[in-house]
Amino acid sequence: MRGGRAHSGGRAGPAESRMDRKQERPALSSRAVGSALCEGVAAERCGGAGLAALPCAMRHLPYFCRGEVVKGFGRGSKELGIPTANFSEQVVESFPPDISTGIYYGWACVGNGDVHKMVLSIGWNPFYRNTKKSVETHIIHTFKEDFYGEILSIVIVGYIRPEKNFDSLEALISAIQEDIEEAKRQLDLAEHLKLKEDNFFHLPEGKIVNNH
Ligand SMILES: Cc1cc2nc3c(=O)[nH]c(=O)nc-3n(C[C@H](O)[C@H](O)[C@H](O)COP(=O)(O)O)c2cc1C
Ligand SMILES: Nc1ncnc2c1ncn2[C@@H]1O[C@H](COP(=O)(O)OP(=O)(O)O)[C@@H](O)[C@H]1O
Repeated sequence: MRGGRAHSGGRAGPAESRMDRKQERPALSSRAVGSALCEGVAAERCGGAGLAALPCAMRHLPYFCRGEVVKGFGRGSKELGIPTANFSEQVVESFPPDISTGIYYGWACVGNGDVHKMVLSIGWNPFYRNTKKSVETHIIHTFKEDFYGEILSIVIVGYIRPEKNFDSLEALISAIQEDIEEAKRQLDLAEHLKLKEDNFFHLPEGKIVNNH
């Protein structure tokens, strides 16, 4: 298994998962409520039951996931100026089938490195009309170099909004910038900061990750 919720305090190796029952209440940003009210996309994914269906997006949270970073279409850095680290198809398929597509925030760590804030997109990128579902993480940190092939560990903490199509590339970029600001604000809350310190991010000492 590559992602999910497992017992708190346990170790999860590459492509493993665990559930944390400590956090009972899923995180929902104000933009998520706005999105659901205006567009009903989360509701549609849950069977068209309106706001009452929102827990569909949230009930898997916090969601722990670990996997290798693979190549995507190369658009994040070049076209958007916002690189996104993609998980493999195998990891994407390991996500719960009923987890809502959309934009989330949480914590991320490359290999045994520091834990940083992140924003995440799950879905088909309607602006680009992808035919395959992808899970892409933008880590809110400047890295000196790419980290393809490294193990990326993430915990998805809260939901921001559904995926959308846009009239222009600029509008997509601007929406992502707003998501980043929302993620920064949400993750500063004490209830979310504690997940940054979770044992999930500490790989066992001496563990070889991707030959490093
Ligand atoms: C925070 C965030 C929000 C995103 N929102 C959308 C969206 O609403 N619609 C969309 O089509 N793509 C969205 N994307 C996905 C980008 O289009 C995607 O990351 C970009 O195409 C780069 O893909 P690549 O890494 O495969 O090249 C979002 C990505 C991030 C990180
Ligand atoms: N802050 C960051 N967040 C995510 N990926 C980053 C970041 N900085 C550098 N990268 C690197 O950039 C890659 C993503 O760039 P991108 O242009 O979206 O290409 P791709 O489509 O291959 O994912 C990641 O796989 C990673 O190696």
